[in-house]
Amino acid sequence: MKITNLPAEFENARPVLQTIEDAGYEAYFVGGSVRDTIMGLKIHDVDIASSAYPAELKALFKRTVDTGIEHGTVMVLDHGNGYEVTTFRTESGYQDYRRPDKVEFIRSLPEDLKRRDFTINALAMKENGEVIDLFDGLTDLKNHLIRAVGNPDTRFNEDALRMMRAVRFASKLNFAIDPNTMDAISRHSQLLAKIAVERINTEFVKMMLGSQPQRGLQDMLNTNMVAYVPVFNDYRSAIETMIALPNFKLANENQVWGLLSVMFGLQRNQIAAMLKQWKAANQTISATQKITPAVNAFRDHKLSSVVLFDTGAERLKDSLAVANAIGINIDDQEVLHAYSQLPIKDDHELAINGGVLIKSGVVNPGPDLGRVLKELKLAVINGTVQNDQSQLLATAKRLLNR
Ligand SMILES: Nc1ccn([C@@H]2O[C@H](COP(=O)(O)OP(=O)(O)OP(=O)(O)O)[C@@H](O)[C@H]2O)c(=O)n1
Ligand SMILES: [Mg+2]
Repeated sequence: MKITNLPAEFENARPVLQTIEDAGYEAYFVGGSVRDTIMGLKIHDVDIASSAYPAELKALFKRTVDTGIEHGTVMVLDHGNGYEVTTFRTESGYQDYRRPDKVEFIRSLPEDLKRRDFTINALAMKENGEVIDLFDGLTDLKNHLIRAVGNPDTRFNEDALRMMRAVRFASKLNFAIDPNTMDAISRHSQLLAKIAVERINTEFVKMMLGSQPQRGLQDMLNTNMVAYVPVFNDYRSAIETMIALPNFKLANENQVWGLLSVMFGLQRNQIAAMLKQWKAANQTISATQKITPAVNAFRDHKLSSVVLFDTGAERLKDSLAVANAIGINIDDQEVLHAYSQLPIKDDHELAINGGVLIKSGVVNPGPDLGRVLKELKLAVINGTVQNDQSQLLATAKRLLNR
């Protein structure tokens, strides 16, 4: 197979491959960019593999950066672009099921391709667009199959994260996992427990953001992977319920965790506990803690000005996306309009602050101050008092019986 009309990312990189080849080495495009181009998908970056060793590569180009020199990756800078060029390599050891004990640089493309995870990821493409397909990856692409290169047991023992990658690609591409590969995942699912949670998190979120997240969830249930990632095993029936929803598509990580938290019925502290186990970032935790109550309020017809205020503009969009994914009957425009009508949208917009309250002698510093400010804020949000300093002062006096 030869690809004509290469996307611009490849065209721009061609001189880099040519320079390597002119020096007598081999160079190919490899990995996801080749796969995605054949699928007709947009690509984000191109990876290059070469028979040249890192020192040899560095001698060929004026500007390089040692981005991952210990595993053979050199970044070549060319016309304002950076290209990761990785020396062909074999890997061995894998005593921890995560990374090889030993990486050996080699000159042979087939040896490099055969240590890769899936046939659709083991394609190489020459600078002129000619595809090298040693493991029937093109057939699998055509048949929409994720299939391990060679023996799947070996591939998953080398790197157990590949089981999550299989599920991620299945969701992203709407592919089935080949039965032999699937059986191997079922046999080895417990190896996931050896993988850093952050890496599982990244793959899981990508899976959920794919076109068929429910396919991915089903694969995780069928193979029992759910039992070896944090928390999920306790929520198998909620996961079944998610799988049975009409096909949904999520747009970002916050929506992913928001959806799960709603479906799992989690309270604020349980959301934090789950996401800490998943090693999510603090801002993901706080976003999820805003989205979840909003979606619950949509569902229970308990949407109020206070809920809108607490959710905030950004998370409100995510909440609507999650509500739509679940099939909650809600008028997005109506909700957004209600939000736009809030008298204040941020604490700082309140027309009074602690300093003013103290200076006017209404309240002394201490617990009363915080309580009064909170009540004033709620009164403004609920529309019972106008956001006006003298009216707020009068209300504060009344609240404190002064
Ligand atoms: N655990 C892994 C990770 C990566 N690879 C190989 O390294 C390539 C590049 O890896 P990566 O960038 O993580 O995945 P892509 O397939 O490029 O997918 P994308 O970048 O679109 O996520 C893969 O195609 C595959 O050949 C592998 O064999 N095993
Ligand atoms: Mg990639």
